Amino acid sequence: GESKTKPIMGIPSSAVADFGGAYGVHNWVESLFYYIMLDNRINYIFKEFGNVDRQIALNTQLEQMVLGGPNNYQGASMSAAHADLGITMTQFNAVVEAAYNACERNEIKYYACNDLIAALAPFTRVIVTK
Ligand code: HEM
Repeated sequence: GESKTKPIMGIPSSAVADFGGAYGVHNWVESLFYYIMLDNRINYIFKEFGNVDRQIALNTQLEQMVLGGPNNYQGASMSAAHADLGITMTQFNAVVEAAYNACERNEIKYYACNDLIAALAPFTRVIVTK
């Protein structure tokens, strides 16, 4: 069978490569924010409280880490970053939709996209506070 990364259950060791390496992860994050900012259900939250350039850089680090790549993450914890935003499950799911759209745009294989969604899923309970 496939070999798994050490610390992350269920994530294959090929996960970063499946995204096209570090560069591919960065391109995916750029597309993610493109789709987020097109979505009127959530874009106003990012316009008011976010900083897209900073978030693209930090998300590139975070997503590489959860895919089993190097841990260069320099941002806040997911609970600290989102605690005051009152994010609902509906808003969270809108970001997940943007994530799948970004995968499609970058021709990431569906199984590889699911690896990333699964790797980020454990953050749901600290991000969704409303
Ligand atoms: C698994 C899903 C998510 C991940 C991995 C994620 C990741 C991140 C990261 C890495 C940061 C930067 C932290 C820092 O500045 O140090 C951040 C900040 C932020 N996130 Fe998320 N996020 C997620 C879901 C959401 C959702 C659903 C929303 C809103 C609908 C959201 C809105 C924001 C905003 C507005 C900030 C900026 C907060 C600030 O600078 O004070 N995030 N997120």
